[in-house]
Amino acid sequence: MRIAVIGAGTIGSAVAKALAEEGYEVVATRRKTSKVMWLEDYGVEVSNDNKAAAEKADIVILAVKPNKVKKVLEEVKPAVEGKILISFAAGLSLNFLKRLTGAKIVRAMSNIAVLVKESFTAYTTDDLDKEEIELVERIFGAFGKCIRVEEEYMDAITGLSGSGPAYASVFLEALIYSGLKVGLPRDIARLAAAQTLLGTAKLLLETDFHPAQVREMVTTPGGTTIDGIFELEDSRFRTAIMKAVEAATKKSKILSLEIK
Ligand SMILES: NC(=O)C1=CN([C@@H]2O[C@H](COP(=O)(O)OP(=O)(O)OC[C@H]3O[C@@H](n4cnc5c(N)ncnc54)[C@H](O)[C@@H]3O)[C@@H](O)[C@H]2O)C=CC1
Ligand SMILES: O=C(O)[C@@H]1CCC=N1
Repeated sequence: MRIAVIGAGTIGSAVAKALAEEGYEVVATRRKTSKVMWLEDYGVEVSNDNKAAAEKADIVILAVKPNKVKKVLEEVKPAVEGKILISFAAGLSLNFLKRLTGAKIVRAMSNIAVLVKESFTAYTTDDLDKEEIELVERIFGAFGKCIRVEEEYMDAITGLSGSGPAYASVFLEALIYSGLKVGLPRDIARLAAAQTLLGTAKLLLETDFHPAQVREMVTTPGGTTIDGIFELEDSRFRTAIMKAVEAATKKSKILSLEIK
């Protein structure tokens, strides 16, 4: 199974590395290859020839920015005809992609946790048979967890879990900063913040607890947590998160309109 990853930038190089580590034969392309030669250490072939990479591949993954997709697809159109083409481009619909190519299209949204195989990938397609779905899910399995969804959810997924590591990082940065404010050394603040977020996420994934139940378990009456929760509520923390996800979802919905 040979996979071409077109656009070895932030997400493309993470994807190429994860697939090579899983034993796939991978070629990754980028206009300026010097920045990603490190991928060769993981067995990834690095190239600047999209057409040749797509021709030799069984499956093509598109990881260029949405405004570059049209140009790249014009270049590789004959090479991807009838093949599975997985697009990670935010905001570009199955129909938008189908108008540009005769490939079997999978619209997917992963996130940067591909780097540690803990990504959440949601995908949608109406072109693939059962075996092809299994194949695509094995590929996404190399990145972390995956689910198939109706296309109507893809913009919301983009706003929530595609961008999510950025929101979580803002929260983590704030926690680490708070640690410094209350007198913790940097390394202890960093570990305390990251492990606390990881542990809470695991509690949700491995039990049936609702986040509100976890919050209640932690909040001892008259104790310390309630004073912290009071400040979060006063700062409209939850509203800020909801507004962030809503704004990113809206942007995903209009991204394709911005492409000429
Ligand atoms: N960064 C992230 O966490 C995620 C990004 N995405 C999607 O992945 C895509 C890429 O995003 P990033 O990796 O953040 O951007 P990026 O800018 O880091 O990567 C894009 C890469 O494509 C390369 N490129 C541009 N034109 C090219 C061409 N004609 N041929 C070959 N390579 C070309 C660029 O040099 C760059 O390295 C976007 O469509 C984005 O919506 C999806 C999920 C998460
Ligand atoms: O910011 C972006 O457009 C991409 C899509 C999801 C995460 N990063």
